[in-house]
Amino acid sequence: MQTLTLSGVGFAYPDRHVLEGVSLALAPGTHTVLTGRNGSGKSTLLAVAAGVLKPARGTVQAAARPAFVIQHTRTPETMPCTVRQAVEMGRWPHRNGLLPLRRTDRRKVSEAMERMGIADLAGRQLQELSGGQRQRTLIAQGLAQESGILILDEPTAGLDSRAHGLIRAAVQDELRRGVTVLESSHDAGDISRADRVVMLDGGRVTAASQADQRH
Ligand SMILES: Nc1ncnc2c1ncn2[C@@H]1O[C@H](COP(=O)(O)OP(=O)(O)OP(=O)(O)O)[C@@H](O)[C@H]1O
Repeated sequence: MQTLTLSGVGFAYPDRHVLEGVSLALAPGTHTVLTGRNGSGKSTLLAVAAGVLKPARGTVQAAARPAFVIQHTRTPETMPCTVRQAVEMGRWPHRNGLLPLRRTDRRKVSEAMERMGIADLAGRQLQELSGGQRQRTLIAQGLAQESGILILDEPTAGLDSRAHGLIRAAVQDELRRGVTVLESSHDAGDISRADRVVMLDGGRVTAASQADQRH
């Protein structure tokens, strides 16, 4: 069974046609990198794959609700919450968005912050953080969600080499646990580590390397 399958997906914003006939099938535990020029539709495709945007045509089938990590530049500058509160949101799906967090949820939140090297920032307001710190907070939120599908939009863009290394290590850990990872990137190193590379141009898949079964 595929973990995430997109079939003939099309999407348009009110004034702009963005995706056309995109089909993609991700096998469990594999790492796919989506690449392509600025404006080719990568972020839009990830949002459709994550279930945040509804396709105008075609279907998206996911075996689990994906954890979706957007770029920090797309978060409101003035979001009034601390780093810990932001990471805790990753546990909300486990508590139906209503119930208080349990001790086990709080432990997973702390672990995710440790993995992203932001434990010392736990009490800081999100709006006081640098871009790289905010990006790592969003990734920690995605890790805390513990979904079987992790979707990351340019997770390493603009990060220093230590932060870049932390994210690559976290992605490798997730893959070892059997998580299916779909991310967008312009980074040659990130692209070279993928099981499969999908190139998007003008909202269409123009090239895809052969999927390589990792496990
Ligand atoms: N909310 C929106 N409303 C209207 N048009 C949008 C919206 N978001 C993106 N677009 C347009 O859709 C197209 C695809 O944008 P998208 O952000 O998906 O590309 P991308 O490949 O992720 O780009 P980048 O590499 O710069 O992040 C672009 O032409 C963009 O201007």
